[in-house]
Amino acid sequence: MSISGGRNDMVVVGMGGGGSDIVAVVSFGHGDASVSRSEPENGFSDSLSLFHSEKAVQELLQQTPVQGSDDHLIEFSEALRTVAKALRRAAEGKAAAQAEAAEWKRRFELERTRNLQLEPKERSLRENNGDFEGGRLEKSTNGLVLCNQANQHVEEGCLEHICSHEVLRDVQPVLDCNMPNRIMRKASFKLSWRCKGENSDQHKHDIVYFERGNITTAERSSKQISLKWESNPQTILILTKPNSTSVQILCAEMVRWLREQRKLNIYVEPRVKVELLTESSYFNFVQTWKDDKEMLLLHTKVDLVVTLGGDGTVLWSASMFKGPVPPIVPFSLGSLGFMTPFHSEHYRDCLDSVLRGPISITLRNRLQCHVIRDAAKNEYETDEPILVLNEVTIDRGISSYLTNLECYCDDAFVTCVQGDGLILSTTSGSTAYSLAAGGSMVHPQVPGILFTPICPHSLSFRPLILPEHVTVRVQVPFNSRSPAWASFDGKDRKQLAPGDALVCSMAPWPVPTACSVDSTDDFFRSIHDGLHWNLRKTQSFDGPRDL
Ligand SMILES: NC(=O)c1ccc[n+]([C@@H]2O[C@H](COP(=O)([O-])OP(=O)(O)OC[C@H]3O[C@@H](n4cnc5c(N)ncnc54)[C@H](O)[C@@H]3O)[C@@H](O)[C@H]2O)c1
Ligand SMILES: Nc1ncnc2c1ncn2[C@@H]1O[C@H](COP(=O)(O)OP(=O)(O)OP(=O)(O)O)[C@@H](O)[C@H]1O
Repeated sequence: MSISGGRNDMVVVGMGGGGSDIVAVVSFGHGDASVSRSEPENGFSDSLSLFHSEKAVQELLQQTPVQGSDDHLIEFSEALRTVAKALRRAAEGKAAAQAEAAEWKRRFELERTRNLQLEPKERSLRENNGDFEGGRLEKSTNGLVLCNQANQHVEEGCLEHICSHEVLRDVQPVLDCNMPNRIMRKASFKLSWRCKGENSDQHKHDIVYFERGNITTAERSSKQISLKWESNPQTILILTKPNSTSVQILCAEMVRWLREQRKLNIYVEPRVKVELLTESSYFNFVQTWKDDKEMLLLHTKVDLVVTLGGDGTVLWSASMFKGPVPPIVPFSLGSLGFMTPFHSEHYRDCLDSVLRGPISITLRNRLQCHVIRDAAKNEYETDEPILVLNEVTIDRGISSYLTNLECYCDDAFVTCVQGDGLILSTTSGSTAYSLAAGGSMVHPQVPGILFTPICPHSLSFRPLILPEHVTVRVQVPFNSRSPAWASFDGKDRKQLAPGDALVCSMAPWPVPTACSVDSTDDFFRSIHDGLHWNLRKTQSFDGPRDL
């Protein structure tokens, strides 16, 4: 180390160590010290050598005690200490960044090795399944096409990056009946989890990981989710609220624009096709389905769903998909619209930006429900679960007696509900019936099941939020005075006689809804605009105050 100067205004401090040199030029005068630094090409010297340098400066300063009257020397020694400290901090920062980079590299290598190991397995799976394009296919017994591997990812929580073709896949390429030379094939997309402002596509897999016996949270479980198309969407399904002239007019206009300007294939419900054809035979190209069997295969053909209506239309569209759901773009044509962030006046711009991507989406969890009849012991009433996006409600129906419901969470007894009933809600449904019954509002991306009593006849019964992995069982006891009634997103009432039960857990098929900004912004906007949440005139500055 060399220090030149003394009473001069410019001091040059050179520090060698670790094979690299840092030269700091400190100029001081008029009471302030500024630092400029020339760095070696390969970056900073290591923090250890800088620590030694700082120590050496301290020692030197101690060896040459400064007289209290010598202002210049006092200023000089202070400046030197500042320089040494600044350099040490910079080097420590660099060391931390290097450690982080090394960690990412390690995780990348791990990921690559894992993928390499998976590759031969996938190839043989593809060969066995006869996949037409190298993707993964599995045909389930009910005709829905699901990918086991993708579901496995969901179950294991390794959701940081999924490609749509792992979840949804066309059984075979479909010929476009309007353009015979064109093959209709689902557009694939990629989902990535990111923090606001973070643009990287980095795949981060672990939510919790263990190192040297320590448990650390590596990632937040829920982040803003971005959907990026990997090929252009070709087919759009438009679902509309019935009996609304404004919706009908907008639907016809939108269909025409999507076809003529964006060359897209359009599906609508059979009722809407009739309405369009009544207006003009021009709409002959619009496609629809004949029966429920064909409807159940829609997810294999449709890239995007557009809804024109209120929240009820979003619930309706989710209920049409008994398995995977394509991304939904909900336009607001109702009175409230908690799940409908897009304004119909700007539909062209909105749809263009969605079709272009990337877009933020909210992955809304659904609950899957099964009814178990006492007579059938532990058998489910139907093989297919009933899926709800908002909630399942078990109430007293038209009976004037208290409901009496025994509730279990996995194997643990929770409580016996005596009151008007119980709501088991998703977090998306937390702003609907559950809110009216006193439940908390929960951000739709929080994974959980809300357990909200309806008018409980007990002052201490507060609502609960349960973790997403549990199974809730609600049993009507044999000594109940009346049957209970279950309804699903406010529809399809089913009677539960004494001895019957309803079992409910998180479904593996969430509903992806496009966001206007992102899921957090859209959530707050909906509770501000829809509920006027905590709206209060601001108190004026006039008046008594503590200052
Ligand atoms: N007391 C209540 O608040 C009450 C009673 C019954 C049903 N509901 C809700 O109505 C839903 C069915 O909706 P619908 O449109 O078919 O029936 P609907 O036409 O009777 O509309 C009910 C209202 O609930 C609103 N809503 C629906 N989902 C919502 C959500 N996730 N967040 C905030 N508000 C929401 C709708 O915008 C609508 O204003 C049910 O799932 C239930 O949550 C609420
Ligand atoms: N395509 C559809 N087919 C049959 N029923 C539908 C369809 N779309 C919506 N519905 C039903 O119509 C009802 C009203 O729909 P929606 O909530 O969208 O409109 P709204 O009542 O005008 O809106 P808001 O609730 O915001 O005032 C709901 O019960 C919903 O289930």
